[in-house]
Amino acid sequence: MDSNAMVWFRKGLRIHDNPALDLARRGSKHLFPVFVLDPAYLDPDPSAFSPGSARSGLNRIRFLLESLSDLDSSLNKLGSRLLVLRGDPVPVLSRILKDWNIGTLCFEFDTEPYSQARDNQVKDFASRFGIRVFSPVSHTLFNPADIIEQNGGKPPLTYQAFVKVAGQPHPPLAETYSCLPPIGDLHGYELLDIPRIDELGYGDISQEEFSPIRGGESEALKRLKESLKNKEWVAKFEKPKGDPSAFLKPATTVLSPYLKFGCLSSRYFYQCLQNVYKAVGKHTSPPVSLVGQLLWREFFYTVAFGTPHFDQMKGNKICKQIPWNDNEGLLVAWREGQTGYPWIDAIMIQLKKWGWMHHLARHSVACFLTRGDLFIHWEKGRDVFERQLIDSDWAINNGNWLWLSCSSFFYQYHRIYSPTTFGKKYDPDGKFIRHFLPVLKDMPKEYIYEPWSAPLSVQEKAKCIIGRDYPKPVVDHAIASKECKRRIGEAYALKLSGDSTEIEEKLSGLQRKLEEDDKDISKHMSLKQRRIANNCLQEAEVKADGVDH
Ligand SMILES: Cc1cc2nc3c(=O)[nH]c(=O)nc-3n(C[C@H](O)[C@H](O)[C@H](O)COP(=O)(O)OP(=O)(O)OC[C@H]3O[C@@H](n4cnc5c(N)ncnc54)[C@H](O)[C@@H]3O)c2cc1C
Repeated sequence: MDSNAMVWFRKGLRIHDNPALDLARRGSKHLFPVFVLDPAYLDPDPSAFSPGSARSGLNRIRFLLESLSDLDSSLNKLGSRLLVLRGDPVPVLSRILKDWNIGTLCFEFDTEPYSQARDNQVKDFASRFGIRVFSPVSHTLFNPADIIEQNGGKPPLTYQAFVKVAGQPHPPLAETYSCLPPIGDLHGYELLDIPRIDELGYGDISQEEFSPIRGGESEALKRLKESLKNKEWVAKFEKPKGDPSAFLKPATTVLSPYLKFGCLSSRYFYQCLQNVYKAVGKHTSPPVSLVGQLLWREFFYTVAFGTPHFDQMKGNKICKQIPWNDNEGLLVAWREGQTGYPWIDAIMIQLKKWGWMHHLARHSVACFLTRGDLFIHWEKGRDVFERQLIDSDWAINNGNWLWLSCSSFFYQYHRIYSPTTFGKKYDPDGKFIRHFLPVLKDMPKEYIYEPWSAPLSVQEKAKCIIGRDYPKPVVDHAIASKECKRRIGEAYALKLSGDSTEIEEKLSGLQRKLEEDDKDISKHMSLKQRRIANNCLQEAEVKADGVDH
């Protein structure tokens, strides 16, 4: 009982089922619970978006700060506190490990490439100074490395194959604590109070810009309890059924932000679901059940961990090589909710305001950006989601973009979400659109999904003139979707995957051919169609190279 131990929180912002915390507290005289605010995370790339959207990522950062406050107050109740420092974690950790005379360092295993590189540096430093390091797996149900090993050294590339090898996860830790070892001498270190969002350069932020999704373990456990209260609902849960437009009472659990930051343990969630299933008897099964959703998460974590360059097209062996367009104007229109398709735009505004959208809403906008309408690279859409989603998660986000763009896992590129009829099935009155796009709040329901088709007198009455108060559609879906299918079909026919000069040459050749075909197609377009197409091209010219990474 003579060593100082440190638990380094990154994700895993919780007390329950936290093996790193549990290992650190055992046998230590002093326990230092540390969180390092990493500037790279607080603002991964401030120049990525235009000045008007400098507050992107706000909801995610606010969620993080709330989670830290909640963790701090839980630690206070156990006689401890969260020690918050700021800076590049590697030098910060290296200093405090020495200065606080730490003998044991514990942190949760993290599979993201950025985290792996960071953690390896910290491990190297620790081993040079004889500090013991424990890095248990607890962010996921399974250790992705174990699944890959059981699968003969390769990640299973289908959900079914994954489920076959996965088996049962370990149960969560049962320990609860009444106190933790005290913090030792800080040797004069100045610690930060957990900053407020406005102290991180986000400026003066009005309440209305805030997401209703609040951070922290206490919120996570409350939401979990609330979600599982209706046992019948849990037992009958069947995704992709469910209304993507339901925003007052979402059709799914909205636990993804809590799983992402580890405010909620996936193993605990899994166990609670099993308890409900036992109590109810009959229930749905994977892939559509709630347990099935957790297994989707595991599936993407495993493939991401075992696939080099998983987050890009180039050099990624499981990714179809497709000559995507590079069109900044269309990308901006999509990102800012200005495509002229209210269903798409309302979802993108929900993303900006809430940092969360329903799964099928994500499907709609991801399909629209890539293989459905705009033919823009999935990596561009991934970047926007990564910045704006509270639950943005490296493995899951990339995995789903690969899926939705028909670049991997799913190849039925002729199945496209309609930006006008898909949402209408769930929400014929357009309540979701009226909420997130108040400019259309008085548009009659017959026109709410296609306001450009409303007669001028109707637009005037609704105080929304299309082309002035709300944009005209940036593309004609009927034409654009056909064109996307043709392009993907041609790219698939080349059977390109991986990374070589030959592939790049073939892709450029295909791009040139597609551009020639575009010219032919435009000859057959009606005047109205050409006008719509020109509208979208005014902002940014379609560049010739098309395979920009
Ligand atoms: C283009 C695109 C990008 C996405 N990016 C992310 C992301 O960055 N982070 C993220 O957590 N989810 C992402 N998803 C997956 C999914 O949309 C969300 O996990 C889900 O909508 C979160 O809501 P929920 O917690 O209510 O889900 P529920 O339906 O209640 O499911 C419970 C949990 O299961 C997991 N889960 C559900 N669906 C999926 C899925 N398709 N893939 C992997 N895990 C899943 C999540 O952890 C979720 O919280 C993305 C989906 C698409 C189509």
